[in-house]
Amino acid sequence: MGFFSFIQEIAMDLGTANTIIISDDKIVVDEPSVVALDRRTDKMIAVGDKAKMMYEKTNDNIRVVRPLRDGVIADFTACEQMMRGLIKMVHTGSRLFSPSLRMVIGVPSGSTEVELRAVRDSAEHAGGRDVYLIFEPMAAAIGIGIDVEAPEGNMIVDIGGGSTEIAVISLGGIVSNNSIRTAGDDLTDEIREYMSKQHNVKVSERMAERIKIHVGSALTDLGEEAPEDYVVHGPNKVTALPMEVPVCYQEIAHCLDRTIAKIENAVLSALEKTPPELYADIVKNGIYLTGGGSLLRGLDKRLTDKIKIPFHVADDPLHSVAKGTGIAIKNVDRFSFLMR
Ligand SMILES: Nc1ncnc2c1ncn2[C@@H]1O[C@H](COP(=O)(O)OP(=O)(O)OP(=O)(O)O)[C@@H](O)[C@H]1O
Repeated sequence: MGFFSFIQEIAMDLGTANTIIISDDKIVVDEPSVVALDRRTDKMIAVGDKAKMMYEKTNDNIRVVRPLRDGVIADFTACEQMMRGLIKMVHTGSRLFSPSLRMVIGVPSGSTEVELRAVRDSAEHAGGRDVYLIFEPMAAAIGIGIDVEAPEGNMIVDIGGGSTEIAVISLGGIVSNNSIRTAGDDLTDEIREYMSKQHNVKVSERMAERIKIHVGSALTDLGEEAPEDYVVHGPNKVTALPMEVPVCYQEIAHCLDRTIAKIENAVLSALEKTPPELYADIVKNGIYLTGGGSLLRGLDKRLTDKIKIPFHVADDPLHSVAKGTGIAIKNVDRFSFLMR
């Protein structure tokens, strides 16, 4: 067998909560950003869903890590191991040589030079040869199908796990951006705290996220879209006896109110900084909501009512950034000015 090498192109949305990889226009990996490592050797034991199942259930020999916090890499070793593990999932079938990888990775637009360097280094150590970085709001806009090169202002609000990014895009560039480290994970934390304070029940991070998905709401009146109460099981935080607590969406809406207000205020302050011509375009086009956090019930309506500009939730908000990075990698030459 002779030597041969081929270039494989992969696009990655490296998120705080989920990492998605697109190759040949298809989503080939869609896994939680979690890795399980041997505590002594740092060897990878599991990655993605398998590692998430171990989360909050490990013994002393295993460390289960979410390597990203607040949208940026918090644990470098773990991040590299995770990227390596997830990239391996792309290489199905038996190949003698691992391909040379060209990668486009979505990164938060508020990243510092040091943070960008860290993502690039991790990607190179995980096997990337040509590594391009694209800012997530730009990738999200491309993924949603917005003509990012048009002389027209569009606002994207991407509510992920660790950060909310608000960006105004026009003529192929980010005109202004506002990134806050308040997003979906903070909503989960609020629920966890609330359950403990209000109901004396101890819940795990995963259970709190389930509550958010089942009965999370940005409004105290959802009308016909109201979900049924959700029954939470967990230990009493004082007596440790098992409890069963039914939770309704109205109380969760109250508990999430303050954190949602922070996101609202960030959108308002981004609008304040937007030049008038672009502002007019945004009022006409509406504001695009994306990221998993935009799936919270009633959020689009709450923002529309408060800000008086229509908010549209993207079709597949968990995948907009990944889709955009997938399009960018197919058009590296055309979009080179969007990448670094
Ligand atoms: N149905 C839902 N309702 C409310 N929140 C949801 C829902 N589904 C997912 N989420 C939340 O969306 C967040 C993850 O979104 P996403 O995958 O876009 O983030 P990410 O890209 O990994 O994070 P970041 O952009 O901050 O790095 C999590 O906080 C998750 O709990």
